[in-house]
Amino acid sequence: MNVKEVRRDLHQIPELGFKEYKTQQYLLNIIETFPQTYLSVKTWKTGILVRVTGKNPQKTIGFRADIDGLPITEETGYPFQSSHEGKMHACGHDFHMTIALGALERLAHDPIDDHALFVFQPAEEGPGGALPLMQSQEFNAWRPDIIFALHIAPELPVGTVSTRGGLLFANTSELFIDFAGKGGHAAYPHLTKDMVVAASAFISQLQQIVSRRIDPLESAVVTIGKMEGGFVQNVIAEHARLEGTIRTLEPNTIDIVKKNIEKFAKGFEISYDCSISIDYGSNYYQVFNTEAIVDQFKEVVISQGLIWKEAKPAMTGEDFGYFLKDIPGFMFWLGVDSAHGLHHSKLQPNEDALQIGVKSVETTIRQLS
Ligand SMILES: CC(=O)N[C@@H](CCC[C@H](N)C(=O)O)C(=O)O
Repeated sequence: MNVKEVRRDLHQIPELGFKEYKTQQYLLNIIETFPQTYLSVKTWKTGILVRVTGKNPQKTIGFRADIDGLPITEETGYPFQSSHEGKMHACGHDFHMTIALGALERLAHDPIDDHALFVFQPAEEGPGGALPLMQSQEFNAWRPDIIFALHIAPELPVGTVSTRGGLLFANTSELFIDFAGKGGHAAYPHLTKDMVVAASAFISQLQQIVSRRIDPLESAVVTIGKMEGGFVQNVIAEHARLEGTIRTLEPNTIDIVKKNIEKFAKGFEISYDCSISIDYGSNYYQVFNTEAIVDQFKEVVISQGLIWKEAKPAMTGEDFGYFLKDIPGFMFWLGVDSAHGLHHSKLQPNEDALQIGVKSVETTIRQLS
């Protein structure tokens, strides 16, 4: 399998969570080209599970790759840029899938004693595929004893690998806030309740949660990434919507943030004479790495001549946290050296990291067996 070609093919067909139909078919087609003697393949929704039967299995080592793209319009200028308008692999899942395929191919040729399980998981960016997948019969029939995953790191040079024992990624919750009030003619503001004004004041108020309601020794983020309101320049809007995300390092802190948002909303309903509804969308549990397995992984990294960098916890979220809540394992960052970061329309990870990823994943599965 040519990893660059596969990555470029996948890069052109990004699909949103639970709609990864072409991606699933493409992955199945590639898997079919590998030696089939030790492989068993199952699909689950738009995801795929592949087990490589071990020679003398005592346990199962799992590797998970997420497969969905983001609703971002690509601006890389790549000749192989996304053919799906308004969608892009801007979080590196094209890399994650390719690396999983590369490691799977190697194990299909030369299996380990234990079973190896490759999980191609839909909907990491939302609404979250990990939790329902873990509850599925398909997953539980092949449930791994250890599981790991990687994420590309644009800010790290190629050849660098980074992680830590314990907390790596934050607890997250999506945030959707709808404002409804009386709209009307732009010339008669006193007869209306302007929802664009209410929503913008609410964004400013939200900034006080982290600065004034959360213990400074805890960490929290409240980001509004999208605001919508009104439909024409001379009409006062009767509806506005904010979309964002909440991140905290402590699972309980997220409840404090939510309670404060709800309190502010009650106050705003009175002062802006409107109604506000809040929806928390999907919530992800923190990514908490098993210390002892990270220590084993560090040895693998160093033995391959790669650079090890102890990571700091990050406010990124990952539904892989649900796997690690129940199954020992870890997640790591793989350096891909891009001037533009994750979720950026110009993200351009260096493809030299693909083979490094394949070798690291293959070697780690062999070492953990
Ligand atoms: C690694 C990464 O970038 N993950 C996403 C996960 C998003 C979860 C959810 N849609 C949310 O925004 O809370 C991230 O944005 O950290």
